[in-house]
Amino acid sequence: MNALEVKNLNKSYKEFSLNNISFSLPQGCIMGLIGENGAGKSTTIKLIMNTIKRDNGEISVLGRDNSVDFKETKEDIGIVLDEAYYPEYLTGRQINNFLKYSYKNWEEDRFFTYLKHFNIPEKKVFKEFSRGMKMKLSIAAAMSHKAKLLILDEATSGLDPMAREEILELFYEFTRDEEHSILISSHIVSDLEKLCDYITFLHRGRLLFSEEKDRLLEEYAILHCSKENLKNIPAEKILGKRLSAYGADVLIKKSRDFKEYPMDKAGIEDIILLMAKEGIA
Ligand SMILES: Nc1ncnc2c1ncn2[C@@H]1O[C@H](COP(=O)(O)OP(=O)(O)OP(=O)(O)O)[C@@H](O)[C@H]1O
Repeated sequence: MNALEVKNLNKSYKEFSLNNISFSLPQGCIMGLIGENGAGKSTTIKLIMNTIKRDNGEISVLGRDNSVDFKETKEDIGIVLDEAYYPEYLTGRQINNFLKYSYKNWEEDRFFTYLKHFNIPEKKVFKEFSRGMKMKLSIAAAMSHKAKLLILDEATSGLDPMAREEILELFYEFTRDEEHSILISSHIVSDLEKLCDYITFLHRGRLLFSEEKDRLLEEYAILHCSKENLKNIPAEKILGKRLSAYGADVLIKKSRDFKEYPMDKAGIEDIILLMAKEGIA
């Protein structure tokens, strides 16, 4: 089963449209949602969570249409947004009491274990938490009600590198039993490259690709040539390029052509930066 299926999704605001987005996240996998500021990542997540209305298209979450009785499905989703919202004057312990009544499958012991692990002070109220502490509490909550799908919108921004590493490890562990899946948006491409099985790339409201990470790494390469030789490469083969004093780095799909030029592997960061720069949309 797919944990998430998005088909031909459209949403228009006055000055922005999300155009015909389709992708699937197989159960047991982690998908990274990448895109520049304003690309449409949060809009996609809000549409999946049904907090805004789509213009058209279909979204199925954990096998259920999200426009029909989403209440039950929400129990199975752990959500972390880039800004964590909890009542300001509650401590971690009081937030536990509040969440206990919000989720049928609330796991109090697990929540307190995470808070301890994350060094969240017991007596501090939420208002006095640092941004990183707020994110950690939010992640602890998302992982303490037996969710089958985590949806994480910039959930690791504001965390120091050590905390990020630790939390990415937790996310990785979460999906190792094949029943659990994660959709995570982030600007930290290196984190996503490490963590994810699939990468979905939005650019100006359009989907540039949604593919298995290993396939992407297999499929693309960076070709190096002089600026003069650039004209020998057919324009339709150039998916992106970077010019420097030393010549040109060109993103291409691997093929039998161009054997005369040196090539390197293309990392996910190369692929998305060069494609976005080329304005392929
Ligand atoms: N309620 C709204 N009314 C009008 N425009 C909106 C609304 N919400 C979002 N937008 C616009 O939709 C576009 C996409 O926004 P979105 O928040 O989805 O981007 P994002 O990819 O999550 O960006 P970031 O990385 O900066 O968080 C932006 O141009 C934004 O201004």
